[in-house]
Amino acid sequence: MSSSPSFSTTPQSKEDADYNKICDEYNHLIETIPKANGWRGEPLCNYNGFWLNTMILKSNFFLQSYFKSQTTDIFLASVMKSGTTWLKALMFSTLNRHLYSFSDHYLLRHGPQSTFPLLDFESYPITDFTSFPTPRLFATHFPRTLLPSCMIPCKFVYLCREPKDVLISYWHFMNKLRSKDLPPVSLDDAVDLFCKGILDYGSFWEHVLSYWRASLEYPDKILFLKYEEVKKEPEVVVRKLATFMGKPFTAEEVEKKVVENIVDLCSFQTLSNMEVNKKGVENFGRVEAGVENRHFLRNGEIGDWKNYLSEEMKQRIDGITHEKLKGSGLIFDASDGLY
Ligand SMILES: Nc1ncnc2c1ncn2[C@@H]1O[C@H](COP(=O)(O)OS(=O)(=O)O)[C@@H](OP(=O)(O)O)[C@H]1O
Repeated sequence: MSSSPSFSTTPQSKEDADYNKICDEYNHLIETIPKANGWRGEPLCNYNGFWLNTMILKSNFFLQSYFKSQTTDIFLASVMKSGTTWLKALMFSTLNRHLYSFSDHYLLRHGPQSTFPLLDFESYPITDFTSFPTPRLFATHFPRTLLPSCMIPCKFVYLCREPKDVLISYWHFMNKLRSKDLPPVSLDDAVDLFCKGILDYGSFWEHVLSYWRASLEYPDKILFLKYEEVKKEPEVVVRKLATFMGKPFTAEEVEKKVVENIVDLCSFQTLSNMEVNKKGVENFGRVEAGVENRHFLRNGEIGDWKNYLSEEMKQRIDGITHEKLKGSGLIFDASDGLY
């Protein structure tokens, strides 16, 4: 029997029972699936071409079997370390701006990590979302090809980031999460694993392409964003988000500088100075898996990879990026010399 994954207050809720049933059903598959040594001392499983740890894989089975989407649901999807925390805050603040004044704002009181402005599928694999306002907002790191079919017609905001910055952010994060008994993952090993696509929800390139291709086919259903554009023109992005989520800013709101307020509220500086993000812990719904919130806010810069990667490492990653994205129409801002 697997241990309960959810934050449910009842020790054996229906969700827990369903989850345990799924785990039992898929145990054989999990045991026999191809595996690689992951970053945290636990194996990653290759499931339908993507690398997932065992707990996330079980969450995916659960999602596939039990989740029921509503046509109004809006999902934020991203590769880990692409700026999910930031977009969660921006989407939540934009959509729910009528509920909170900027002096008693939900985010200022609770912070983006202490509770759930958006519910992570991987963290909370339960189905009872009835208390959520409409439209419901969710976040997921699953690639498009691993989503249940009921989610496909829904609206998605997809956020990606220049791969070398993702790698450096992920490497720092994983070394924070890694057991103290293990030596940190070296940068050489990190680059090698990343290039082989071996990271949670990887490969990076297949993940990005899964949403990019769909965004070309369904541009009104998938808003494809890059971390770099959010950083450079946050107000433009917030306006796009509002329109996409069906709640464009009124002339009066523009006049009152609501867009600028949202941008400020969700800025790296504001988020990282909140007490909850200095001292709080994200439990992902499981008491044993605490991650300090401050690790979700490291430095929030474009191009930090330049402080770490050798020319050879850079060329290796850029070469793969070039090969994988060739002909897709997707590029990572070459004008900045990022690659
Ligand atoms: N408000 C804001 N502005 C700019 N950048 C921000 C912001 N919030 C988070 N970040 C940076 O995003 C990186 C973390 O990515 P994720 O939130 O996707 O991480 S996770 O997948 O949810 O674990 C991580 O990037 P690095 O600093 O490069 O490590 C965070 O610092």
